[in-house]
Amino acid sequence: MSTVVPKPRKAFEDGPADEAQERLPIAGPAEVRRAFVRILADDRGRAVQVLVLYLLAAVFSTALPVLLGQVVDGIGAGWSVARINAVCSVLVGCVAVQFVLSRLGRRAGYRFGERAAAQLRERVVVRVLRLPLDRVERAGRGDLGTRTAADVNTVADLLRDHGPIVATSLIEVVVLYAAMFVIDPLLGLAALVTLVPLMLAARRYLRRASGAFVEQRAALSEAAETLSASGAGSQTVAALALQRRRRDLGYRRGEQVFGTFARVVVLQSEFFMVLLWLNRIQVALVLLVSGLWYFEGGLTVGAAAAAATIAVRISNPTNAVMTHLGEFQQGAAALARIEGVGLVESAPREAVPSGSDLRLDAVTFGYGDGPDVLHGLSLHPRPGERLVVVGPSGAGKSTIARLLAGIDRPRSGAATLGGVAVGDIGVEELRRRVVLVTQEHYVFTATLRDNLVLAAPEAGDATLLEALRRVDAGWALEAGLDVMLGDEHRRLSTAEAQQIALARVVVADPDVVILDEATAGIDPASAGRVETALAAALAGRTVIAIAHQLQAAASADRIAVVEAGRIAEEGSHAELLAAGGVYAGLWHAWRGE
Ligand SMILES: Nc1ncnc2c1ncn2[C@@H]1O[C@H](COP(=O)(O)OP(=O)(O)OP(=O)(O)O)[C@@H](O)[C@H]1O
Repeated sequence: MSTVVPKPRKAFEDGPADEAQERLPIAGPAEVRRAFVRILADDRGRAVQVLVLYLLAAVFSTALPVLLGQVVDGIGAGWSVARINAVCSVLVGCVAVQFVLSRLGRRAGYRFGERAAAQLRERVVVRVLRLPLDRVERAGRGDLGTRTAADVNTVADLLRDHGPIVATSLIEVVVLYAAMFVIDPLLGLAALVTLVPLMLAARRYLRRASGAFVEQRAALSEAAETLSASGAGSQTVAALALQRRRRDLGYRRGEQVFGTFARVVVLQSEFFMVLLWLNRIQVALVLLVSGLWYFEGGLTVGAAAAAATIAVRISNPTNAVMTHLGEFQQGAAALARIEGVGLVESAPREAVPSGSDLRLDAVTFGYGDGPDVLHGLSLHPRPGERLVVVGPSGAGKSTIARLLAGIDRPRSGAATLGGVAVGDIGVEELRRRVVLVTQEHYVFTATLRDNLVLAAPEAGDATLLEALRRVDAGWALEAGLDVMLGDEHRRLSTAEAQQIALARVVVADPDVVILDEATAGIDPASAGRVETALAAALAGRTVIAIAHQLQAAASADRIAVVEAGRIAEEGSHAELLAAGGVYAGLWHAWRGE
């Protein structure tokens, strides 16, 4: 249900605001290894199939040098043309089989990767949806966005493309080295000489690159955060003339990203240069040893030709493994960030409320490590009443809404629903009973029907149409439930989006509705109409409305006036006016009297 929408940060600060956010954790190597094994194990049948196909393809690929060597020796030994043709036919057959097997392997690998990537995507979404809302807000859009999109794509690329290439190449390398030993152990040893420096160079590269990749992804995520914050807060940026500072911050982030990319490129070029020279040295060594060994009579020309072919061929899969090591590092760094989402500790929410009596008792609360913004505040909306909370800006009205909706937990005191702490109630159970509507509404790219049934999947068309009627959404009734919504289809005005959100509440049918300036984005005339329609739609339910417009307060059953984090006054409109206190002052000021 989209009805719980985090209120944006109060102040759009420059630079430091970005740093002030608390990024989600990053998983350690052991967790990444476990996650990788889990991905393989989840579809082990297909993983084994891929490996077997690649292994067979690699075995058939060694037929080329081995049979070629035999033909060379056979010609020397005076083989008949028919025999040579027969061996060459077998050779061509082996190459064809190898081609088919490696195609099948690549296809199976691709399918495995696609499936694994899809499962990973689902897991990430489920995990993100499970995160406590306050934690999501603190993490920032950039961090979450990068983890759920770019990082998942990086791992998906690894599983689908780079993983299968490395698996094939690795198998091919092993089989080719084995073939070299079978041809002649001395040549096998000569080929292995360069393997030691290669391993050392790869280890050094990986050690240096792994840190660089983590930094690169973090820099990308910071840059995304800065850009998205500047975009989301563009009006505030313009209002406070922060354009230059935001642009400078954007440049700094861009430079950081560039710096990390440059570091990776330097590391890669150094490593690939070493790789190239080791390839050459390996071929030269094998040619040299096989030549000497041939003159010593330990080797036939055919075996030497086969060894030379293998030495040249080994460089291809070796290079493929080495060049894709970076992608493995990138994938591991991305997987570490994805797994990090699951490391956020959230207390289990299993409490079951008995009833829908929602109340705050002597709560104090402050954001992060900041000072208290609510000071021992108590509020007890009576079942079925319409309680309107008013007060000056910054008094703590929205904070009250957040505590009542279980988004934040009080530092002391209690926010309870049906006798249990609101923050301990399972999110689904809580949303069945209490729904918070803010002025930020999200309309999904989907049909109007799908946008509404989010609130209650089992709701039928009649219920949805009735809900639209109740919030006075004539345009939606006209367009019909099958109309596609979203920027690329039917773009909704703020007022229309709000009507969708309010209709969701009617469909969800909760016991308690908290409206945090829910109609603030609608023009006053429409807001009045929607509010009247909504009041009728929500009759019988407990409604707690946070209001800027005192007009909404006049018709409330009860009004609570909040001032500097405390309840200053409570009573009906008439009682508070008669008392001549804070509310009466606000009322007269609002009426311009
Ligand atoms: N996410 C946040 N991080 C830090 N401080 C916050 C945050 N949200 C609100 N505050 C601070 O908490 C105090 C109460 O804010 P709150 O939004 O509850 O007030 P409000 O009465 O709803 O104000 P308004 O009518 O302007 O929406 C303010 O001092 C505000 O700056």
